[in-house]
Amino acid sequence: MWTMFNNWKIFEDNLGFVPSEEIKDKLNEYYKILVEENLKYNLTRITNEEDVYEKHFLDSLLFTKETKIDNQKIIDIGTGPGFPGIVLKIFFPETDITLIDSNNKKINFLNIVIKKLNLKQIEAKHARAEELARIENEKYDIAISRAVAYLDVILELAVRFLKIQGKLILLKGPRADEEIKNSKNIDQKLKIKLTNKQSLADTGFGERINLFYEKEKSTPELYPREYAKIVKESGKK
Ligand SMILES: C[S@@+](CC[C@H](N)C(=O)[O-])C[C@H]1O[C@@H](n2cnc3c(N)ncnc32)[C@H](O)[C@@H]1O
Repeated sequence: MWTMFNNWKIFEDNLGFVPSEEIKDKLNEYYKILVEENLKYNLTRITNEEDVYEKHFLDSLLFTKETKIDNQKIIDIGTGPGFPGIVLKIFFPETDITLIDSNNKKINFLNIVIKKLNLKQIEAKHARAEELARIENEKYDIAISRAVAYLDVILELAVRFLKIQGKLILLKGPRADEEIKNSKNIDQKLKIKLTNKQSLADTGFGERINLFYEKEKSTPELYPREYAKIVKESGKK
């Protein structure tokens, strides 16, 4: 076996189950492709095996303790090298996943992963969220995003994709509370409500806060605005 990773206990401890052999094989293959293609596609600063499995793979899954994932239609906005979207697909093959990123290099890499891992019901699209959201209005049960933008920015980029009562899940770092305070009630304007906050203790790879929103009503026509406008108003990227 090319990879030496064997600390599967950390997955069991944090998720409550041991990944199957098929899941382990697919994660190992994903890690191999990530490391092999990293220089060419400029994917991640983290390449050490233990770190990738914990800081990228496991971190992409911790939110699933708070919400049941089965066959939902999910969009991962600003997926980069596939976090959390590819990892979710490996663990929950019944999902229907769309990965989007504005950087076409990432999309080329994701298509290699999808092909080599023989993943089904998953598509990688080169698109900007604020543009695609107008085309794919209210199409998704879940929109998810990790480390893409400041809270008020990502809320506006993501909300139109969701069906009414759809969930927006934001995988955030320790400053999520500060971002909520600074978001100037944009959630009310966007007709979306914070329903749950998952604070994860620092188990050696940084404190994480995952935010769960629910869409209450259709998105007002104004949103999302052009990216430059959103960022200008936010004052944050
Ligand atoms: C810091 S990376 C995070 C990647 C991945 N989600 C992760 O957790 O490692 C942010 C990604 O979001 C993408 N991105 C930024 N703004 C975007 C937008 N408006 N629409 C689509 N993708 C965007 C970037 O190209 C980049 O790949």
